[in-house]
Amino acid sequence: MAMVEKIDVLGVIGVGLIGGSFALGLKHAGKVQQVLGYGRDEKSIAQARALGLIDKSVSIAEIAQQADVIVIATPVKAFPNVLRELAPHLRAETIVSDVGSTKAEVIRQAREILGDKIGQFVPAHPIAGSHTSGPTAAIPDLFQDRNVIITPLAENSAASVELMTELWQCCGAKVQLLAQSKDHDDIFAAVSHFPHFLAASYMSFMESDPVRQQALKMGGTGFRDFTRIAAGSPEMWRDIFLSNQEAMLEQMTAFEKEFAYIRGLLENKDAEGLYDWLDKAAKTRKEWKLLDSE
Ligand SMILES: NC(=O)c1ccc[n+]([C@@H]2O[C@H](COP(=O)([O-])OP(=O)(O)OC[C@H]3O[C@@H](n4cnc5c(N)ncnc54)[C@H](O)[C@@H]3O)[C@@H](O)[C@H]2O)c1
Ligand SMILES: O=C(O)C(=O)CC1(C(=O)O)C=CC(O)C=C1
Repeated sequence: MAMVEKIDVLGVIGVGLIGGSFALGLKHAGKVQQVLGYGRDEKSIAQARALGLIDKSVSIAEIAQQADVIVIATPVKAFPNVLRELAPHLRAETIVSDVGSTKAEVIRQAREILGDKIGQFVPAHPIAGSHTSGPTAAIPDLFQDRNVIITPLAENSAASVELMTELWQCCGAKVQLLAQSKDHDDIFAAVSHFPHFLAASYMSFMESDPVRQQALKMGGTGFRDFTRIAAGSPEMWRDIFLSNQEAMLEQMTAFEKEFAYIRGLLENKDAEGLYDWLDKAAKTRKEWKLLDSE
């Protein structure tokens, strides 16, 4: 059970779906007194204020000076600039965390930029989200019964990792610690990043030809379910692919082999081989569970 008492000031940099939902989740749980927000675009940060995701819009320097806990929730390729702006103003007792979908590059860059303040950075990644984005998409229970992965650094104090764990638990999440950021990135290339690549590839393929464009109009629930994630933010996913390039390329190489194998089964009219392949896939999907919620 979460033990954390109220934190006075939370700073959210990039108040969209994930940053906004984290702020709302903590507000609903009564765990934060005030939320300061920073966004690059005035309209969106005004929306975040109007929706009650944040109490005040301020600069990154003001967040560094005033917040007890800071969460970076922009697309991952924007992290270095944010960290560079935070670093000179950061108080020694402040914890900086993030919600980025990749971890190895993020940690490498944070080490370079934060220097001897790296112990203040507790890397995290909630495994919950949506194909919607921006402040209007934020909801307080987005993380309820969902995993959050923390990849602690050797320099982190036990207390800082514990505090971030408890804050996520206050949002209803189940926190898991993963020691190696490379393991994190390999795992999420397989279960998140490469699946997104496949869904986006398919939608792009459908769009690229007039006959397939017509066919799109006839698609049903299967097509809807298979392609939902392709509607996600192009900016966010571009950054994820670039940041996890090596693991993505490994998935592509492995999948090319799988594709060639299945193609071979069909070309050879190998009914038994096709059945076995589909049977294995169906069993694996039926046994798969999204935490305890299915
Ligand atoms: N969407 C998901 O399903 C999901 C799930 C887990 C983690 N994440 C990670 O969370 C982060 C945010 O994703 P999201 O879905 O909330 O995206 P989002 O587009 O909903 O929110 C990002 C916000 O950051 C702002 N922003 C962008 N660049 C900025 C900059 N340079 N400075 C300040 N603000 C900036 C945008 O205006 C936007 O409000 C990403 O790093 C993503 O990888 C996303
Ligand atoms: O539900 C979705 O639409 C998501 O894409 C969420 C999702 C995922 O792939 O599961 C996307 C990116 C993340 O970093 C974590 C969660």
